[in-house]
Amino acid sequence: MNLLWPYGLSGSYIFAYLLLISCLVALSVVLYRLTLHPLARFPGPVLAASTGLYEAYYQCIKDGGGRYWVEIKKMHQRYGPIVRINPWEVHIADPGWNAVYKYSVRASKPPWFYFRFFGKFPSTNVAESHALHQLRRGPLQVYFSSANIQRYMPTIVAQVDKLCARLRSSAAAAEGGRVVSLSDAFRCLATDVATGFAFGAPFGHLDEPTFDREFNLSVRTVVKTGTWSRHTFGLLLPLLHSLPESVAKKMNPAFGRVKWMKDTMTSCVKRSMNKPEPAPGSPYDMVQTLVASALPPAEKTFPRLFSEARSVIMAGTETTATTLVCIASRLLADPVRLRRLRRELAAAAAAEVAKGGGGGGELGYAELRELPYLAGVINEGLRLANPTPSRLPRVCEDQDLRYKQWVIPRGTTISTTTQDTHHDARIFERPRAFLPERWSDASPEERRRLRRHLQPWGRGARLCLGAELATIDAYLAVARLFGPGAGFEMRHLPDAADDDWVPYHEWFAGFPRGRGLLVRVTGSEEVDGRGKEEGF
Ligand code: HEM
Repeated sequence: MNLLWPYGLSGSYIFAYLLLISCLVALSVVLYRLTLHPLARFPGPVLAASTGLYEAYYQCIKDGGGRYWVEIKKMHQRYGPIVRINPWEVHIADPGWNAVYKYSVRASKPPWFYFRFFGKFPSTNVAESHALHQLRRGPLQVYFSSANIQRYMPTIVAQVDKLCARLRSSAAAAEGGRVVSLSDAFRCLATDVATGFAFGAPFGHLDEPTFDREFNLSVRTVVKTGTWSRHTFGLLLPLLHSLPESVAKKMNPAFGRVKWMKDTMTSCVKRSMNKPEPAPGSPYDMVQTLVASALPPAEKTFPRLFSEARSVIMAGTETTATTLVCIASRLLADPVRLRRLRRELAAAAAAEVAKGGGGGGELGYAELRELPYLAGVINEGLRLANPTPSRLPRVCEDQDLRYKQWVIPRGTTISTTTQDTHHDARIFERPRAFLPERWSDASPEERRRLRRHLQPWGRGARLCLGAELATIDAYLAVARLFGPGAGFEMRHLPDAADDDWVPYHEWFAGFPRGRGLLVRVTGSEEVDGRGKEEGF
């Protein structure tokens, strides 16, 4: 007797029936999406409108994954400024359109995009509804206040100085200097600044002999896995998290470093939770600030506080490092602009010495932010670096929104991508060129116009909380690395190519397909020569 189906049909018949039924259901869903769905009349490729597998293919498989952002650009070239990029989402490429990010709209974040990618870590940046986001962001915003960041300034300066000292010792270590991965070095700087800010003491990535290449590679693995998880109903990340460490490490050695980071953060969060009051004279750290806040008890549990710390560190690392990589690579490829920057920094340092400033010509952030050309360099870096090539999707639940003649029904996921604005030739003339003078030499009105369209920090209620911290980090790093007191020189390698470091894969943050930015670091007086390799 057939145990599977006791009424005379064989197992293979059952299988065939199930397959047929599945195909009919899938076909009906596709037909609905193409004909009766509220987005059916929106322009875009039929395949993208039919199934999420189209996006999944570009995000997980095509050219190593993370390539849908490029495909979306192509769709706009073909279909115009509004495109249906998957069955439930429209993407708008129009710098003038901002409706979904307006505070009054109270848009939510689509969980399939954020929660499945970041995993079950209940932090501010993945809070789905506007109300939950506001609740969580309130106390975090207190911690990211200007006053608190100013208090932390000496630690940022110390991290930048530590990086410069390491580069100086690399320059002195061998005749002809050494090759150093600035991509890794900047990731260590950004991680130490972010962890120091969150917990009061940096984790010490800058002390790692190889600028912690292993950790940086592990971040890449984590976000790539997050992308796969997004397209597999969020199942992959919990599965990986539940694996025993030995198994995870066998699958990918990078997970060992991820585990180390997780353990370090766990002990920091637990320490702060157990000491909700800081020692007399020392300030509250981030976790203590959240514990002391008016958040309800359910928002002060270990998983919540751990998630918040994790998300802040993740948000601050790749983004800041990618921006610094962009600035350094552009300056090193452009001796004329590098000279102009150096002249400005040297003149400001000399003026500081003449004024009798205490730092021996070493400029602080307050002085640096007054330098117009340096400001132009930082702004061009923020404009061109593309650290978050990801679109930033939102859902407006309670009202339809309008774009030109299109009425976008409530509940639709709507997204825009910052880079579309940053690369728009109607706003930024010669948009691909690194032109600090477009800012420094512009009239105040022109500068205000440009600034309105500089949006590296996202938009609306979910704007980046770390913008000031990252800006300070960038000003200090660029000024110290390229300033008169650096004590070393950096040069591109002869076979350097943009592909080495320019973001190629979008795994929320941008990742290059190449080896990163490698430079030869020599003493200030050395110009030629070959040295040993370090840092990668
Ligand atoms: C150049 C450096 C940086 C860039 C370009 C950047 C960019 C962004 C963007 C675009 C968002 C919005 C994401 C979204 O809408 O889903 C964001 C959010 C956020 N960023 Fe940054 N970020 C940078 C540095 C930092 C740093 C250094 C920190 C902290 C150490 C940080 C902490 C955060 C947090 C906590 C959020 C979530 C805010 C919220 O949801 O309310 N970021 N960032």
